[in-house]
Amino acid sequence: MDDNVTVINHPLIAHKLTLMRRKNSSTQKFRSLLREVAHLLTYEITRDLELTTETIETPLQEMDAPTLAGKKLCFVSILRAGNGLLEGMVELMPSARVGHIGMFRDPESLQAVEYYCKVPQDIEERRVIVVDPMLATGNSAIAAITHLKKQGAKNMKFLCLLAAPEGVKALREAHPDVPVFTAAIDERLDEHGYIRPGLGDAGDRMYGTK
Ligand SMILES: O=P(O)(O)OC[C@H]1O[C@H](OP(=O)(O)OP(=O)(O)O)[C@H](O)[C@@H]1O
Ligand SMILES: O=c1cc[nH]c(=O)[nH]1
Ligand SMILES: [Mg+2]
Repeated sequence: MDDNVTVINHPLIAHKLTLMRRKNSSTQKFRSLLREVAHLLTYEITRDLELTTETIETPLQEMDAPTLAGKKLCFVSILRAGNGLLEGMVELMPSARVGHIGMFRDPESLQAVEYYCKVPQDIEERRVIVVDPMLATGNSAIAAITHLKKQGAKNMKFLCLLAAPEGVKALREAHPDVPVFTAAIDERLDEHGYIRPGLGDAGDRMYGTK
């Protein structure tokens, strides 16, 4: 894997991901774990945000204290499953702007079909983090990022929970300027485009659909 693919290694993330993979984990459990993992992934993916200082008054004295500076953020969720990650991220960074792209995979062709898009108008001035728990063939992420580039987005990262090697390769080839962050890269894609060993269909597990 190249330098622009980061596997975020952390014992808490690894443990929670294992709980999510277990087929007997309930919808409620799956959803709350995804939210917790989103907090931990956000902590890592925002490591390079620039700081400036601001003069503040503590109860005891004045000080120059660190505060976030630089480009404003925008999180873009690939619906539906992206919203599970998004919720946890927004809890940590409540002032971030949020965009949504609706995509579903055609089960036969495995091509991504777009059904919705709404992003902030000033997206070209923002650092954009595109989120979706699953990167399988890569078709959904590639289509979403292509669309966001057409809307003017220039500075993007892609964050997922679980990736297939095939999806990482395809996304890196299609959008080499977009670094990829994931909690794990599994063994392979199966003949139906599912990540193996995987965790199943993230959207269905989050929302209890089938
Ligand atoms: O890399 P790909 O092969 O494109 O697969 C990954 C996509 O598949 C899932 O979405 P799905 O189509 O199941 O829609 P959903 O989130 O509404 O369930 C997942 O949330 C990704 O968006
Ligand atoms: O394994 C997979 C592949 C695509 N989408 C999912 O939710 N899971
Ligand atoms: Mg789904």
